[in-house]
Amino acid sequence: MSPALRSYLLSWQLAPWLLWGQLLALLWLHWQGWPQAQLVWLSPLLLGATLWLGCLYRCQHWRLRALARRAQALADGGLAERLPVQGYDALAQLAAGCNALAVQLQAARLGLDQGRHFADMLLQAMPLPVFYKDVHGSYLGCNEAFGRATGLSPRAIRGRNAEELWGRQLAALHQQHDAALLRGEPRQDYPGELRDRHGQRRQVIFSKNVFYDDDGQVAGIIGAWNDISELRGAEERLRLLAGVFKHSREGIAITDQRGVIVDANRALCEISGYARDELLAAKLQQFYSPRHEPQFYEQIRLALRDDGYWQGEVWTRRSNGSQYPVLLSISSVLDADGSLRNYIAIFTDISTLKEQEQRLDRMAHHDPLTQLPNRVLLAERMQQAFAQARVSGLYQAICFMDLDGFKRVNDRFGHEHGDQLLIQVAGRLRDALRGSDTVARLGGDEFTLVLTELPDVAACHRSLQRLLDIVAQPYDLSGIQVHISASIGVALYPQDEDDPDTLLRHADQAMYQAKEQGRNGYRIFDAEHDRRRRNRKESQDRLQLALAHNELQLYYQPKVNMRSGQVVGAEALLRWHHPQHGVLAPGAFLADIEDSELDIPLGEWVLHTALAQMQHWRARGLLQSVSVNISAFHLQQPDFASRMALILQDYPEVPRDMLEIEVLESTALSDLERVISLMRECQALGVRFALDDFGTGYSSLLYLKRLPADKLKIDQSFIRNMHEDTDDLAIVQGIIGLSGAFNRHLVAEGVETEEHGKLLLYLGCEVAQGYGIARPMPADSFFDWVRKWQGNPAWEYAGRQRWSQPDIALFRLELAYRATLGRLLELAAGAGGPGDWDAASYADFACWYLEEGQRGYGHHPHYRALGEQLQAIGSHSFTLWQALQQGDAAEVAANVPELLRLRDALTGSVRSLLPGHSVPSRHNEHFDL
Ligand SMILES: Nc1nc2c(ncn2[C@@H]2O[C@H](COP(=O)(O)OP(=O)(O)OP(=O)(O)O)[C@@H](O)[C@H]2O)c(=O)[nH]1
Repeated sequence: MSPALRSYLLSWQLAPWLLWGQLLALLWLHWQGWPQAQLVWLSPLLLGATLWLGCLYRCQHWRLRALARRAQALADGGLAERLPVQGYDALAQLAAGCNALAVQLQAARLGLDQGRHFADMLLQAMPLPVFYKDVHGSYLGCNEAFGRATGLSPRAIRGRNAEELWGRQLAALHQQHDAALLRGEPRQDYPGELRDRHGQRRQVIFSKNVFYDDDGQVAGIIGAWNDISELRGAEERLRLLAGVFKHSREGIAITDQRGVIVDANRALCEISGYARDELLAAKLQQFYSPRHEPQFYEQIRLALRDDGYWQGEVWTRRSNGSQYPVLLSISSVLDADGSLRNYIAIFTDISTLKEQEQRLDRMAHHDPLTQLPNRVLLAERMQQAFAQARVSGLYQAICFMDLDGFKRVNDRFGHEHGDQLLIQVAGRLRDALRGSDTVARLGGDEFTLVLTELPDVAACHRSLQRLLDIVAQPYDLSGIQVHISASIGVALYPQDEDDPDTLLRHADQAMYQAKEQGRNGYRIFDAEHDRRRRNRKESQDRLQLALAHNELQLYYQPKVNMRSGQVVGAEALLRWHHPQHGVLAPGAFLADIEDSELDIPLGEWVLHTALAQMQHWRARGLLQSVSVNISAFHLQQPDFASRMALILQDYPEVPRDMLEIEVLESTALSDLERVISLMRECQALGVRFALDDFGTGYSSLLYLKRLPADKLKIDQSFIRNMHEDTDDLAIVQGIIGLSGAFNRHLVAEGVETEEHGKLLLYLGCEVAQGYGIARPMPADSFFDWVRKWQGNPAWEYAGRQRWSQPDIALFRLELAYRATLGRLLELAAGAGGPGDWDAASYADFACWYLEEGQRGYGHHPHYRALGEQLQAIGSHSFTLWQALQQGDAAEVAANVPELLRLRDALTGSVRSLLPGHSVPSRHNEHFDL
């Protein structure tokens, strides 16, 4: 029966057929003769049974249909659905069984879902890129790592094949291995190269295998790859490092934290002489050399501890015990957590380098012929020697030695013999010196010696003589006997400067002097003389600049006739407006240019300036004679007179005789004949001459007589002291006498006080210049000063009072007497011993008083008082003298005041005896204008 029919039969469509069947059955029964009555009651029975059966069927049918619907729901996945279980019949059991099956199916599905989820999670969580594809090579999916590596999503790859994704070449590789898998070969691992999401080539290892379906059939291929690019790089690097380690020419040792060698390369074995096995487990300390102090290694340890690195030159030991220098670099190797793991020590053998360095150093610092130090090393040694000398304070001599006549040896015996001689001289000098001394050869036949630690100059002399003697010993040059000497120039430190170059230069200069002095000797450089010479040169240069820069000016100091009060002229005096030192007087700078070429332009500048000034004054109505100072050097120039004539021509309005040239007395004496002829030439031009600073030279009367000077100027040193010093008084008196005898005008310089002027007038000198009249002043001030000058009445009066010879004698006696008394008072004040006093002048004055004094001044009212004062002074002086000898301080103290009073009283009495004492002064004793 077909299912459709069966279903139809089981459906409600069966009901009419059942009724028809029942009817036919009743008809048949009727036909057969069943009684009607039986048929009547049988009919309802049959109908009831039919209906009951129909209902029963219908009910069962419904349950079956419900079961079928639920079973279909189960089949459709509605595992949560449950069949109603009614009764205990087979259908109820079937429903219960279906429910149990659904529960199991639900549990199984849950398990399956969980498994799938887990597998998916696992796949996604895997760090390696994973993919899977079907047996035809179409990709089905991939994990996230795949996406990260390739930039492709699961959707992007789904349904695509290897060629589409990776290109033909890689696809071919994959297909080859996929085919193998599908043939049943086991898992495939193979290397390949693919491009990552950034297009970078990556080295990978593919791993693939098949996966199966539920039927156990191969469903596809699952694969993954491992990116080994970094690994390959690291491998490459490791290989490289291993190569470096192995082939390095530097010895390399790797140690553990305790310095125990855990690996060493071949180069270290070669450098150290140890076999590799000997090195392994040895400690780095094995290489330590006793040349270094333990502190040295401690420093290495500390540097490694603090900085993790140390590098330096170290002496190490070979296996045979020999020592050699290496450049050692040690570095700490740390773990990721920063803890010390290893040390790497790299040994570079620098022994050859050092030897070369030494050779080069030797070549750079030594003379190749004699092996003596050369200039470079000499400079170093000199610096060291200076440093020592500064500390010790001892002398050191820098000597420059040059052989005498060495060229002859070369010329006569040949260059080679000359070389031999130089080598032998070098050897002798080296042997002759002490360890701290140095002998160097700077070239040719010149040697430089540094003699250190000389206690004094005498020791230097001795050493030099010894060296000369040693060099002078005969030489044997391959059988030829040669004698030679040397000349030495010496610069001595600390007498000289401490600059090596300067000392060498000085020694060189001194050596040339030694040569000039006849050779085979030595000469010590006179540093002081040289300093003076250089200072002088500097000053000259500076003064020349001053001349060019108009820093010089002439000041004018008036000369006056004290008696008449008339201004008789002026002396032009040089002033330098120094930018740093202010206004300088000639004494501060002229000495430096004395006898130098600069004397001439300077002297001519003075002449021009003075003449121009005279011309200017003349135009303003002031006619003054001006004297200028001309140096000896300038004066003695052959063309002085002709130049003078030319200069005078420039100032035609100035009367020639208004110009006076002051010549130093000493200059005039140095070449008298020449100076005389020159003065005459100039006098022919109209110029006059004055002998300056007269009295300070050694003029003989003959010279004075012959020199055509118009005027003598008494040197101010005599004027300054003539009131105290009887000798100076005598000189002034003598010069005044000479000027009269030789008919020369006279000017006294240095008149500082009114008393100076008065005394000069009493003695017979009327013209003077000095601060007591006026200081030197600029030209404009001089002009004003002349207009205002009115003279000094005290001098005008004194000018009328000439002292006679007895007056002067009395004045001198009094000076001597005051000096003797002054000496006694000094002794009383504690200066010198009592035996130092000589009272001869007391006796001289006493004699004078009784004889000449009585004759010349006996009539004078103060004469008698003078006698009493002399007596009292004598008596007090004697008492004081005795007290001094006895050490009676009280007596000394009692007599001194009285003696002072008596001394002043005596001076007053003497002055009152002399002419001119009574005129009061108008000026102070010291007066500066
Ligand atoms: N044999 C030799 N001669 C040298 C060397 N260097 C320089 N000379 C010569 O040494 C000589 C040195 O010259 P001088 O010092 O002027 O000669 P000198 O005869 O000693 O003259 P004085 O020093 O004035 O006595 C020159 O002839 C150089 O050619 C050298 O290395 N070997």
